[in-house]
Amino acid sequence: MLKLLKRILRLSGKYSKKIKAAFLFSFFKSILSKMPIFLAFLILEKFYTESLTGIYCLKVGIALALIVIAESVCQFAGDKLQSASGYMMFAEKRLELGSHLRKLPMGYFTAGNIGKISSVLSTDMVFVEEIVMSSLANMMNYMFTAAIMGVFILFFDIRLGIVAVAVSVLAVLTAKNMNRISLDEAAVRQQQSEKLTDAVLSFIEGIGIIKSYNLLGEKSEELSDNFRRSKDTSIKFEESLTPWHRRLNVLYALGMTIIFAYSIYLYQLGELILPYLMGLLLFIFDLFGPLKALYGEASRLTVMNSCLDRIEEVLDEKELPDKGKHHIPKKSDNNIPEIEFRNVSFAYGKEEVLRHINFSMAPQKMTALVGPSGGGKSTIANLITRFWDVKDGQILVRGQDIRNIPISELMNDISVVFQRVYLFQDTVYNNISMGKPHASKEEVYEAAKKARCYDFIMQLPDGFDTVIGEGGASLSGGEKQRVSIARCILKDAPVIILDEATASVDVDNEIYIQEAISQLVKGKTLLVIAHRLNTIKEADQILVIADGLITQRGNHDSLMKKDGIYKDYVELREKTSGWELM
Ligand SMILES: Nc1ncnc2c1ncn2[C@@H]1O[C@H](COP(=O)(O)OP(=O)(O)OP(=O)(O)O)[C@@H](O)[C@H]1O
Repeated sequence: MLKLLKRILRLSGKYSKKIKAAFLFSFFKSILSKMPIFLAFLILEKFYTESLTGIYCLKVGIALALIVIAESVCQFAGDKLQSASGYMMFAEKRLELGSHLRKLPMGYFTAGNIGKISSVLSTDMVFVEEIVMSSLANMMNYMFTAAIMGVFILFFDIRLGIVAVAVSVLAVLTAKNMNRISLDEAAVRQQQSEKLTDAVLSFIEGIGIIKSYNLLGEKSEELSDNFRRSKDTSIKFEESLTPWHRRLNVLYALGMTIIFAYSIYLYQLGELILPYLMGLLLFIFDLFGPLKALYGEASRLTVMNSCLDRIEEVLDEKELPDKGKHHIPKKSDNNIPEIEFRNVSFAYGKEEVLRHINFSMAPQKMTALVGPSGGGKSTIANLITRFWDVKDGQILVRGQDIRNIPISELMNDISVVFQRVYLFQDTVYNNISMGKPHASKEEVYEAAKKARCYDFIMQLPDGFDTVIGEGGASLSGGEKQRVSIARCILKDAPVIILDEATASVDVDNEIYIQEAISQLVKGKTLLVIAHRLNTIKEADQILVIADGLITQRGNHDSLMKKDGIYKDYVELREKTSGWELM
């Protein structure tokens, strides 16, 4: 328990002083809460020696009133300090976690960690926050009260005190075992809660597919299985504590009985006078109460411990280094490529997916990446934006290694148009203006016009102020795509990475999207993961990526003159789509 308190204090950082002050108030409150018993004992003693006077009673009465007032002041100050610092501390922890997540490589988010992140940010954080606010104050109170009662009883009679201390030590040892065992169950319980979050997220995300493939029954059953497992792990966790609570209760009852019987025995021997015995009887039934309450909270403590483990696990995840102090030169002189790959190799895990990649992109020219699925095209694009870092070699933007540039500056220079568009649950206006947060209204409208979305936006119920549903659910696929292009046009970054859509949209939308894209890429350096033959044909440079290597390079005409993947690919495409290159 002390270890856990230390852990909380370490976690609380600059708020640890406030939390320690709250503990101090809790300590005073514990002393004050037991003072009425002590006053009762004084009255009993006077009564027994027949020296009780009205003035004495009045003094005790005033002392009692002062104690009650002081106790509530301590309670108030302790609670205030504790809860204020608890909320502040967790507000900051959330921000810290948010800023940490921002700096993690994309790999972390694609490796099945979404459930973990969601449950750490929601369930775990909330649980610890509540425990820090309420239970911790209670537990400190119980701990101090138990110690104070031990001292009181030692003061009454050393022999009785020794029995009380022996029972308390046995209780602490028993509780230690209980915590060790329940800690494992708590970890299992929290892991299951993470799996449940994962299952719920994937169910909601895939609801369209689930319905269209008629998998509602099967997938609901999987989800129900997860709910059942969560219920089972929670019950198992509680059950792991029950036998230990029973042992502790027997121990307390035994301790109380021994002290009770022993004090009567001492009274009969004449070694304990009546007021002492009466004081003791007042006391005995409450003697192990604080310890009992303290270990009653043990289950929450163990859950809290495993929540802290998981929060720290996410915080310990290695960030992408962002210590670059260099800047991207404003304008590229014509001899320096806008983007250059120098002998780049990369592996997601152990297996290399890119090997010795060398190419450069001249300013305002178009480079198309083509090749078989899984060849490494998206990986090349993802390395430029530092979603991951290269294992070997260098990527340079206008002659600067991207690892030496602050990530925010790099991202200002690059716009990415993903195949899968994500719009935020916000107004259309805000979804576009996030490309340039201080843009004027005119600039936003102009970008929307260029992206061919102005007209359909004006037809929405509240025009630009229409709130789009979560993930942009209230717009069609093509409309969402055009809004995202408007966002990029507004951003006006010199380098554009475009992952061309493989799935075709309807003809009207296709035309609009192409018009929007041609506006976007005007005068830009463009890297496109190309699927459309027209795009490929227009490229200044085509790189054929297969098996992590650049197997062919050139422009369309030069590549069509050679046998190889490119020629086969184009001919196959022409055959299957019936398109002709103009
Ligand atoms: N996040 C990831 N973690 C592990 N391996 C990955 C990850 N992303 C891609 N890969 C693997 O890296 C290789 C290259 O994938 P990449 O997506 O770059 O290919 P691609 O040419 O873009 O394919 P496609 O045209 O199908 O999108 C593949 O073997 C793929 O399985």
